[in-house]
Amino acid sequence: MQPLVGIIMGSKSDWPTMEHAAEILDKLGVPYEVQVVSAHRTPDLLFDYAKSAEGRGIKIIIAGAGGAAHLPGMAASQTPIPVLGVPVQSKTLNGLDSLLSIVQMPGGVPVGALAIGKAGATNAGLMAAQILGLQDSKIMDAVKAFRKQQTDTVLSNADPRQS
Ligand SMILES: Nc1c(C(=O)O)ncn1[C@@H]1O[C@H](COP(=O)(O)O)[C@@H](O)[C@H]1O
Repeated sequence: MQPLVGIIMGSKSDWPTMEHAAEILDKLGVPYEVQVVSAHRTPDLLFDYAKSAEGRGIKIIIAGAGGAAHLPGMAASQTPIPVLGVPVQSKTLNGLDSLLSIVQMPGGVPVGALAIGKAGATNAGLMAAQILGLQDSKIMDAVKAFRKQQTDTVLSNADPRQS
């Protein structure tokens, strides 16, 4: 199936975070591709990846990186398709460095910055599905079903003392 979302990350070590984006896309039936691409370590590959994404049918890029997280911003600089940035939680500064690197883009080159870590990766996957759902009713129905199930789960477990 033609991937609609490109999940990229600065290092293999980011996968335990970024797999949560992949997991939610699997759940919602959104086809995606996954690749390690680094603005710092593989700059030519990043430029090739971002420049070719639109032409290859990718609609949204989810880019996760930690520390000096330049990957989402540099990807955004090379493509007109939306880029969602996930700050990976770094060991030294707990991901605050990643968050600030991703969120503080200069005007004119936006990156949609999500929360640090697992919640951000999950929400990047969900947001990608919500954007795609504007043009694809099957994906939007899957998003609505996910939301309903989430709400039902909370409502049916309202007593915090019960497991
Ligand atoms: N922030 C970036 C970029 C980039 O922005 O291009 N490339 C790698 N990295 C980050 O370096 C951290 C440590 O990487 P290693 O675990 O490979 O040493 C990772 O979180 C990665 O995202």
